[in-house]
Amino acid sequence: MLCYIHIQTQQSFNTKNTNMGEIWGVIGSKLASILFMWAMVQRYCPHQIHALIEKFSQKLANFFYPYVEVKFFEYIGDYYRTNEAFTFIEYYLQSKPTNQAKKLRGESLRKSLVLKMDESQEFHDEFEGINVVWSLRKIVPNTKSVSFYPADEKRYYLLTFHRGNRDLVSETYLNHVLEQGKDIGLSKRQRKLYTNCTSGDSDMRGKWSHVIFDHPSSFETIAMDGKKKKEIVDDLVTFSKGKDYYARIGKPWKRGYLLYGPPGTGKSSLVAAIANFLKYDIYDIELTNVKTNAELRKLLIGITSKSVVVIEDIDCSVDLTGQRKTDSENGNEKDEGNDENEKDDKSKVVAASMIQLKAEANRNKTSQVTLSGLLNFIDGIWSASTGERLIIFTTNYVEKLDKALIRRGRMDMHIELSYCCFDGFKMLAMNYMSVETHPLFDTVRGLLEETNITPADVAENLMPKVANEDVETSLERLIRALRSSMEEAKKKAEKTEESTGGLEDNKTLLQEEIDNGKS
Ligand SMILES: Nc1ncnc2c1ncn2[C@@H]1O[C@H](COP(=O)(O)OP(=O)(O)OP(=O)(O)O)[C@@H](O)[C@H]1O
Ligand SMILES: [Mg+2]
Repeated sequence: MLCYIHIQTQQSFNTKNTNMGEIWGVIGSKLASILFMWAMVQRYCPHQIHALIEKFSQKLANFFYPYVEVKFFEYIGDYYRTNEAFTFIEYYLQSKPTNQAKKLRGESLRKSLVLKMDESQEFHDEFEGINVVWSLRKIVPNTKSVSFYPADEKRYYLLTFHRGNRDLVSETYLNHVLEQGKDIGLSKRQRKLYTNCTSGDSDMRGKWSHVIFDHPSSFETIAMDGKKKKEIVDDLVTFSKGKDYYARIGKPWKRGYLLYGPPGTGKSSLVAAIANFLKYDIYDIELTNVKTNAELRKLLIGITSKSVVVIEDIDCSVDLTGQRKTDSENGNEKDEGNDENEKDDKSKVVAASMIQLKAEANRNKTSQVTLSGLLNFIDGIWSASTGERLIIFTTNYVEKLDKALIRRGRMDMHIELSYCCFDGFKMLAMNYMSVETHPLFDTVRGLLEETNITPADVAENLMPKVANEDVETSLERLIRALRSSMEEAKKKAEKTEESTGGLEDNKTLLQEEIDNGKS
């Protein structure tokens, strides 16, 4: 469990239940005298007296403020990793009655309303006869730049307790809070869908922003071959229970899935179903927004455990052969430059600088992430820092991908999502129309064997177009779509045959000419 605790003994006075103005006035003048005397002591007293006074002043401060403060920041480290302790405390405090607080925040969670402690509010907790106080605070950075993201604010929970209870709090109470918070969190957890920030603000690069993940896809709603589906579910269950196994074989606890197939066959839906099945968060990386390998690593370190990391359409994201060239570098602009040869010198200079600017702009737009950066992301040393994690790539063109990227061990399971089969259709019919069987099913089965149609197209045809549309109308619409797709495929095949037939004719004519020439 990641718990970063910062213990700090405050050297100021407790102002609770007293007249603040008066006390601060007195404290101010006393403090000024003490500081003056302290400066004198430092200057003129011998070292032993110096140490004695320091000890005494420490005791005096402890006498006036005998409390210990512990801060639990929301994010930790330079990489903005979520501090799980903060999350668990939040859940713990949410479970407590909120009648002490005057300012609360209302958030909806799975259709029910949750009241959370607002900033600067205090919550007094009691545990085994001791009292502690929780409050939510934030540090606002002193910056003039305007940002849409509040991430630069550092929020933290502050726990205050009497120093006499230090052992009980640190050894028992905090464990109790974190354990309870974790249990509550698991039952109520709002899962999150993260994506990497696209802000032009360089401070936001390599950071995540999130929304609540609430996708309804599940293995029950995914239309695919039953055997294949079971294989995936079994693999996921084995993976999620594999903590000890992975530790024993010395491998980071992670697994890679490659989902490939034509558009509309359910790759993205399957990603959502997997995340829902495992109850993991999703980190959806838009690779084209990642400028460098270092930025990719920064993102990797910000990923928490129990997560699905997705890179959609990996073939379109970066040039994975390592030869990342912009148009300008490929010479397109060079040709433009050559055309300028006939113009006068001045316009040549202007044109050259324009080309340079264009090339620069292109370079800035293009991701500098390399294949080796991506491989490192998947299974480099840093990849072990995150814990239980699934990496999923999706693509329409598996053959375009570099073999190193998808070899077993990196992408452990290759899952093909294909055109709709009869099993898939029956599942969609059940989901979309709640019918298990129908006389028109046989016609659909026959047509599905003859032609290719994506589950997305089947689903679209099964969806009612007017209120209370009956099953027969939807099925007939699907049958029409299947027939027209068959027609189209037939026409295409004829055209191809014609053109290849024409080529064959040309070849025969040429051969005849050659033969005639020979004779
Ligand atoms: N196998 C499937 N099972 C159930 N529904 C599906 C399936 N495939 C597609 N659909 C439906 O079609 C829609 C599009 O599917 P999805 O986005 O998952 O396809 P995709 O394979 O990711 O496509 P692309 O390659 O274009 O990203 C989904 O919203 C879903 O309703
Ligand atoms: Mg998709």
